[in-house]
Amino acid sequence: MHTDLNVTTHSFSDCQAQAVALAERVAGCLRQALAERGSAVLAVSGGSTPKAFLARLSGEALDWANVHVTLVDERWVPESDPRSNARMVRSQLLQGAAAAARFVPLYTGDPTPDAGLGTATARIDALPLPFDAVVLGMGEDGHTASFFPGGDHLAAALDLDGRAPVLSMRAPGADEPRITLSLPTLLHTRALYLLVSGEKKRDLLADARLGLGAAQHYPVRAVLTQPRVPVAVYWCP
Ligand SMILES: O=C(O)[C@H](O)[C@@H](O)[C@H](O)[C@H](O)COP(=O)(O)O
Repeated sequence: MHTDLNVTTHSFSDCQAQAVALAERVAGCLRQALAERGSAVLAVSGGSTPKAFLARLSGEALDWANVHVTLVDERWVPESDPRSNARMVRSQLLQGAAAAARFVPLYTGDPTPDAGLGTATARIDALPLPFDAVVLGMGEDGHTASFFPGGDHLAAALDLDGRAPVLSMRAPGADEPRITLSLPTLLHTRALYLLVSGEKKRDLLADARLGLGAAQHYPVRAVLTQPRVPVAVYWCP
């Protein structure tokens, strides 16, 4: 385990062990929230990396009916599309007892994320925040959530004093328009995790943290260097 001011890295020799450890950790956050406040709020990223973690979390014995689950970001596609993050979360996490969780999607069915922004923002505003746990991922271009390099609303999304909790995002590296929670919204959490795999992402994270070379411009650096919430990185090869 490696620690600096705000980032702790937990490295695992295999990705199943990583998924199990993070599922236990996040279940602990949710259990504590349920015991103390009667409800819990979780935000997870999409993509492929969180699948094993979400499937594992799904099997945890929790009062799922009082757990709110949302996404840190969404591709602007309906749930019938294989690229839908909501579809992935439904198939991996919201199964068995966990199907009782209150899922809050970001996609609204409007033609564009800008058209759906008001509805999506109202959904997030209605959550009993702070989040109990936020689980981010990272792309090999240094994006996290939908904070893409060159994104049209990147500066506003990363602004720690920004007022908009949800933003639309179009970027050259994103296949479709996106909707994303802002950085200050994601940091309004009791626990923050960054789930990554592969040596390339490990090296990229190290460079981003230190601000080396091209990685000094990677959006994930804003998460690693912010002063508000400690970041626990869960890494497997
Ligand atoms: O919708 C998305 O694309 C995500 O939420 C995104 O931020 C994701 O975490 C990274 O792109 C990593 O994706 P992989 O896990 O598929 O590499």
